[in-house]
Amino acid sequence: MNEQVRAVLIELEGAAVPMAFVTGTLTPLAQARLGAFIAEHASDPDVEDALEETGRLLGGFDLKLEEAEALLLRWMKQNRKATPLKTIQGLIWRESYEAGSIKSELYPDVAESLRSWASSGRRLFVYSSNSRLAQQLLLSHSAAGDLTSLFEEFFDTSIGQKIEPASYRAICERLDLPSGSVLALSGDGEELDAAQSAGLATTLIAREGPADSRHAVSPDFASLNLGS
Ligand SMILES: CSCCC(=O)C(=O)COP(=O)(O)O
Ligand SMILES: [Mg+2]
Repeated sequence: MNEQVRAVLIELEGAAVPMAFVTGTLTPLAQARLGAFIAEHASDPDVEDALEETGRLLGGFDLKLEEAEALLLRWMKQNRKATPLKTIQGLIWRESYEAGSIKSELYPDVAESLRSWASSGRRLFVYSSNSRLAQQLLLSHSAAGDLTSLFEEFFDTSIGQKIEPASYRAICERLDLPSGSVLALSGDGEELDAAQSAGLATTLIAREGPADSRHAVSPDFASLNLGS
């Protein structure tokens, strides 16, 4: 492992968050609540902006609420990482986190690994397709406690998509760090290809078992050796 790792950029779903929590809890909750939520909050500025952006992404349409709902539901089924969809999902999840009706799930090694990396002086960042709000909610409502203070910044798709090298270049500029000193951890090889093209060090977190990859592979966070 690279001995110069000064920062670690983690994703959530796949590397830190089990898919089962996403497919069993988060996605069904967003699907079930979407229609009522946008009807109740259509004139809230963040929801209004997200609905306008949804119409723009479709090609500049002024969508009726039912049309927006149908489109956002379709994007959820297709697992589209569209920024306005992620914004609305985050707002829906906030209701349930704040009501105490859901708690987030992380893989068991995640919290301890993050704390140990932070205490060894590594700077920690999230880069996820989830909105910044959704990331912070997830990391503050885990059974392992509130982990948000371990992170310096939370990047979402407003900086670009995770499969685009330009997104990682923009992140490294924001961190003011040479790209080679930033280690990107993801469960998705295509995202790591983009990170590697931008010069970052990469490791595939293979939670589902041994994986054949162009990248270094680790079964979890705990087995990573970040060097001295
Ligand atoms: C908190 S995981 C929810 C899954 C999700 O909506 C997503 O966009 C994937 O997040 P990732 O961190 O893998 O980009
Ligand atoms: Mg992922």
